[in-house]
Amino acid sequence: MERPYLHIKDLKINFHTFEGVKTVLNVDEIKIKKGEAFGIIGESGTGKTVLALSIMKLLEMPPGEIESGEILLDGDDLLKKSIKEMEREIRGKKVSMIFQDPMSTLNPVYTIGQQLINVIRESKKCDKNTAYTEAVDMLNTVKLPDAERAMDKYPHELSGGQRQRVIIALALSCGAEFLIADEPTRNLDVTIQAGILKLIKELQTNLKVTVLFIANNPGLISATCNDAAVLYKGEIVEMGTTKEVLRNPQHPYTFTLLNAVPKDKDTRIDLSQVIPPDDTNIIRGSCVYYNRCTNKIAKCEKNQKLIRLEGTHYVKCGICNGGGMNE
Ligand SMILES: Nc1ncnc2c1ncn2[C@@H]1O[C@H](COP(=O)(O)OP(=O)(O)OP(=O)(O)O)[C@@H](O)[C@H]1O
Repeated sequence: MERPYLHIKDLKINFHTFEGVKTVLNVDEIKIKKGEAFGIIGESGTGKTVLALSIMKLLEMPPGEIESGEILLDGDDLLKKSIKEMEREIRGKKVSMIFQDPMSTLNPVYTIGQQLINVIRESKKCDKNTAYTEAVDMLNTVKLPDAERAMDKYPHELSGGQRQRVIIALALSCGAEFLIADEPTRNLDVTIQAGILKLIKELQTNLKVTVLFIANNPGLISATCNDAAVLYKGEIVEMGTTKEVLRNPQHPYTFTLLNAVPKDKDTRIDLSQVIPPDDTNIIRGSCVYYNRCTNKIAKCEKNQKLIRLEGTHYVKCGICNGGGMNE
């Protein structure tokens, strides 16, 4: 069987807070094949960004702490790498991250061209003219209108969607083969959002870029990702092909999440409008969704394992795992 490009195993991450140690991520397994797009969905605070930052080794430690696990990129455990090795070999080289706010990545005092040329010259060790031509090509690849003129513009002179395209161009310019997109369309209006989603899909299909796409709204991953996982309180509660998870959801949390999807893809899901939030610590050893689940049965008091239902469809639920939804 083909080795996954990204293979996360038994990853447990804690934060040391004034209230004590809080586990924010407890992921059994995620496998992403090379050139595929994998979506992570979940409401706010479920650990999506912590997961992305841990792959880049950008989590602040302390207060963060990796209790256990492996993050294998092409077979190489990133958690065993030093920060220097991450900077030299991985970040912005093999893996690039696109954040919600492109302005946090772009330097406001340099033109788009200067920023792209610097990145290309550093990664390819080429002369300025070659880097210029490549920068314009890259802006055309990400379909930035009027690429040559955009080279002389400063980030504030571009729209939000254009800036996000520049970020993607920067990521690809240094040869990244794996993009982590953390809600890249947040704060963009619906039509601009659709353009960015289409671009990410094209990069994955045409350039075989591997993508980890993080979204609050499941509607955003349906057209972009092959596979998807639903994260709740740091745990994967359902996983499979995007079709299996979104069209045939089995976990009660996935049901609730999908029923709460607003019509506008740019509106964030607020589940507290549908079911009361669970701010309590989970009951020790119970299913992670126990406090909020309206279908729970006796066996849900025990910790649940991610069980394969059929094909590639996995679920972590006492009811689905032999109990029956209405029992
Ligand atoms: N530096 C920190 N110290 C303590 N707790 C933290 C820290 N950073 C994140 N957390 C906690 O980790 C949990 C997961 O946060 P994370 O930002 O990954 O959520 P998210 O799913 O990305 O949310 P959103 O959709 O709002 O971006 C939250 O409970 C958050 O409060």
